[in-house]
Amino acid sequence: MKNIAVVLAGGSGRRFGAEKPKQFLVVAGRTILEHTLSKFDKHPDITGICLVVHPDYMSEASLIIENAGFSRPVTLLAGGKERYDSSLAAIRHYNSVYASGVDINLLFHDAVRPMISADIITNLVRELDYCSAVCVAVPATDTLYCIDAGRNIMDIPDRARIWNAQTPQGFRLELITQAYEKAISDPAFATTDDCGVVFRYMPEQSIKIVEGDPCNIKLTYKTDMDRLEVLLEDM
Ligand SMILES: Nc1ccn([C@@H]2O[C@H](COP(=O)(O)OP(=O)(O)OP(=O)(O)O)[C@@H](O)[C@H]2O)c(=O)n1
Ligand SMILES: C[C@](O)(CO)[C@H](O)COP(=O)(O)O
Repeated sequence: MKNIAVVLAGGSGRRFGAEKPKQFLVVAGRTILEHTLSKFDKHPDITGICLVVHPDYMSEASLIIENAGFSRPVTLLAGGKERYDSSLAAIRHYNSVYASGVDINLLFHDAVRPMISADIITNLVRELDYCSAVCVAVPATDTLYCIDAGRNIMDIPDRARIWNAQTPQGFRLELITQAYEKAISDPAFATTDDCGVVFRYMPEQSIKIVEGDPCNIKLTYKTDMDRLEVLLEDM
């Protein structure tokens, strides 16, 4: 079984608001992107890495890969407008490279989650031996409100059943391809993660959860950088 880590780095970091996309900022001597890539490069279960970046950042990413001296091959692809367009670029690439029926898992991961641990990757890959769709998530710690357009509370779901999605999210190539094929033919398609595509468009498919880690944070706003610096120092 091949396990390809698809590191999604095609975003522009609008909410973060730095001079360049947040994955290219340097922390503890290395770009965030390099920190993330190295976690997958070092993992024994990972057979290859696919890095998806914004078309304007292909040469910067190329240079990072060259200088990092990773031991795994890194395939560099241009991403698209939305996160799911970047996922699709990887899905299309692997369908063009491998004949159908080849056993291959794609593990989609946000480039801006550099604190991903080896244990989580191991647990996710292990689950993929039994299940075709696996997501990393952590139990919610805040109470959650469902609201309407006027910010009135419409529902307070039972927190015991609510988990926050993280990445990586892993799928058999064949499954995620089928799910995205259905999704892109739906004019109302929108999603904030890859699991959501399987959940909505392959409703018969079970999706297993592997417990993540609250430290596996996503760098979204500038204030997340302070926490990340502390976490990286402690490593
Ligand atoms: N078109 C896109 C958009 C996002 N991503 C990646 O998906 C991950 C999660 O996205 P997010 O945190 O939303 O990053 P940005 O899109 O860069 O941030 P923002 O939404 O604030 O612009 C990031 O690693 C980002 O680079 C991507 O590969 N392609
Ligand atoms: C995929 C994700 O990280 C799971 O929590 C999240 O949905 C990405 O959202 P973003 O708005 O693209 O950061």
